[in-house]
Amino acid sequence: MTSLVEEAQVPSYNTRLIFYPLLLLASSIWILYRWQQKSRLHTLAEKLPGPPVIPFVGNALLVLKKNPTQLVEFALKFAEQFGNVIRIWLGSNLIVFLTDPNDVEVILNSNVHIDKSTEYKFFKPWLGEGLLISTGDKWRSHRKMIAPTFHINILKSFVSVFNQNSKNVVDKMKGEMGKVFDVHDYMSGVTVDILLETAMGITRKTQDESGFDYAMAVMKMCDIIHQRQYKLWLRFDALFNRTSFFEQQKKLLSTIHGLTTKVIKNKKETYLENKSKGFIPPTLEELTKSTDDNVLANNDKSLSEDVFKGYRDDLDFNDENDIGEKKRLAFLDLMIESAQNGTNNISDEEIKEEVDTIMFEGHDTTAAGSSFVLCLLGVHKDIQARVYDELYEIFGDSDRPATFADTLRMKYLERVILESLRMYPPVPIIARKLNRDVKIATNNYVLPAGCTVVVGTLKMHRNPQYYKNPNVFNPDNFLPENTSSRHYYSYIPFSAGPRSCVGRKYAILKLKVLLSTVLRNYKVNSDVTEAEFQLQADIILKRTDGFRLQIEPRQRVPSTVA
Ligand code: HEM
Repeated sequence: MTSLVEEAQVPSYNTRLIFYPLLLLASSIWILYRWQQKSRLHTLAEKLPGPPVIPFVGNALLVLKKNPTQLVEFALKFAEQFGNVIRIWLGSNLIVFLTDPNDVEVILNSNVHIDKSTEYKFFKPWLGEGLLISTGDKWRSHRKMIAPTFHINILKSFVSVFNQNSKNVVDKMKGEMGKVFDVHDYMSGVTVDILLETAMGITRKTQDESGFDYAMAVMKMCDIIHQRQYKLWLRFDALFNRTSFFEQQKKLLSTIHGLTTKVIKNKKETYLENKSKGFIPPTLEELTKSTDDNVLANNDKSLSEDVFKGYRDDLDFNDENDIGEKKRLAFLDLMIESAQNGTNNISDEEIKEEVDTIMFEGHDTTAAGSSFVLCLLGVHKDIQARVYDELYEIFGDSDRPATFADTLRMKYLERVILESLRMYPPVPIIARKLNRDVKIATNNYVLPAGCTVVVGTLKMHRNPQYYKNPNVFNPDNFLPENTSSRHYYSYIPFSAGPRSCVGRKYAILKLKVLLSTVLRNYKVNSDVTEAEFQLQADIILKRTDGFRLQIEPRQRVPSTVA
């Protein structure tokens, strides 16, 4: 009996030993939770529309186990349900989604809300403190230094690089004739080649590390970063560093950084060697100086200059003169030159970060952008015929490369590109961290400091208030009469305001040369309808089903004859 009592007493003693600390822990967690509920972040967040919240987890379960395609469908449905302002909690992180251009303008047009959200920190091992993620004075001074390297005079000197590489990809695509193939592979390859030449000044012939390996490494890195953004546990370095992703990331970064570091080292050595021999390249100021004789007439300017004029950024289209082929300098050369001549105070490490950033930002975005255009033209044959007729008017049946002046005449192609970027914006969301409370236009809601604001470009671009049939591909949405009275912030594929895309003009120019070259050589066809495109929520918008395309040789005659 005694032993029984003793036996009975032992568990009761043990239970108390566990029960009281547990009770204490649970009460502390509850008090912490209630205290959090009363915090300013929670008080203001409670006023915003959004789904019910589960303590501690927030709304994280909503995205759990959803694949990237389901995530896009889910986000679009969610926006239908809750409207233009939606609040969700991922654990203790408050995220507010905005899709009203008036609200978006408040954030993007500000010189204060320029900090990127914490999600961008996953780029850090790759891009360091490059332009995309840096903030404060560093971002300001580097933006001031880098924006002029995208001056139209510099871009004009790249037209021959765009032409040569476009011609190369047309030749490579010949092998796909008659088959269904993924055109993104080709667009990605040619984009990397063009970037290597225009950003780093190296061609396939001069590089000993394959551009394809580099492109693959960039794509895989994007995938890892994307997983970290929506898989809650991967957000914590301590957990991430124990997964196989971490090891993969290390290998990929060694491919990516290996190339950029080597190129910078070689370039700097060449610069110093040339300098010692008295060869000094032209400065950025010399290259971007305008001459009155060469200023383009207003009606010669490209359409997108009007579309984007409300952005209030620092990319000036006004002065145009031709600096000529011989003076072509890659962005890297310009940065090395300005660091060496003392115009800019930038270290080798910082130059590497900026080159990596340009290589990342300039690559996947334009590869996806051009692939969407080709697939859309494969679906909308009437629109493709109009694009070709315009090209025929410019080039006839000749095979000559495009000039900068030709690109200004590609007005319909430009509308097609702009419309494709509306329906399928390569950067489907933009995120900012708020360091101050902000009052937005919708219901005078106040978004609290500390929250992340996500601008849902994909959703905003399909708002029936601004586009008559928002889900119909219609390049006429960009006829001047339709764009002139539209809210500037209802169309932001390149973001807008002080942190807008620095490569916007480069991208439009390159897309025109590349796409016109492909379309002058091939008729394109899609074996699926647009409704069957499966969109993938990624850092860059893509298709899960691949960018399926078929090509056939183009008869160089107007569509009415063909
Ligand atoms: C169709 C092509 C492109 C699209 C749709 C696009 C879109 C964007 C967007 C939306 C942003 C803002 C991102 C954010 O705030 O999170 C951005 C930033 C940026 N883009 Fe692009 N981009 C394109 C092409 C390019 C190209 C070709 C380059 C360079 C060669 C480039 C370089 C940059 C850089 C450096 C930034 C950071 C700017 C800053 O924060 O000051 N982009 N881009």
